[in-house]
Amino acid sequence: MPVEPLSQKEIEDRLAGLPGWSLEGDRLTRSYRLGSHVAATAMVVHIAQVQEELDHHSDLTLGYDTVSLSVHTHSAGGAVTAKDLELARRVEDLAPAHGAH
Ligand SMILES: C[C@H](O)[C@H](O)[C@H]1CNC2=NC(N)=NC(=O)C2=N1
Repeated sequence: MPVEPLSQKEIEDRLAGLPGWSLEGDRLTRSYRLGSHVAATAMVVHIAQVQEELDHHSDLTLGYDTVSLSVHTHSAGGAVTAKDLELARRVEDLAPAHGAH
């Protein structure tokens, strides 16, 4: 099923329920801080599992104690779609278990 690009207004409305996430150019982004490098690495693995489940993948960056995501939808020409917001929601939901903020 094709995924349609969302309008700027739709994206902004939906981002109201995702504090910490923002629209940077044509991508949804968020960075998290964690308690250690191992904790950050575990969160990356958890996100990777969710991304495989959703068949939707961010550019996922591991730092010393940070995890950063940047996502848009390749198959929608690089626009932001509901798939990106679904991934953001799923990552928000798993973040507390990793002590990410
Ligand atoms: C074949 C596979 O379903 C596609 O390549 C998926 C995989 N992950 C993806 N991730 C993202 N961000 N955008 C896509 O269009 C996309 N497509």
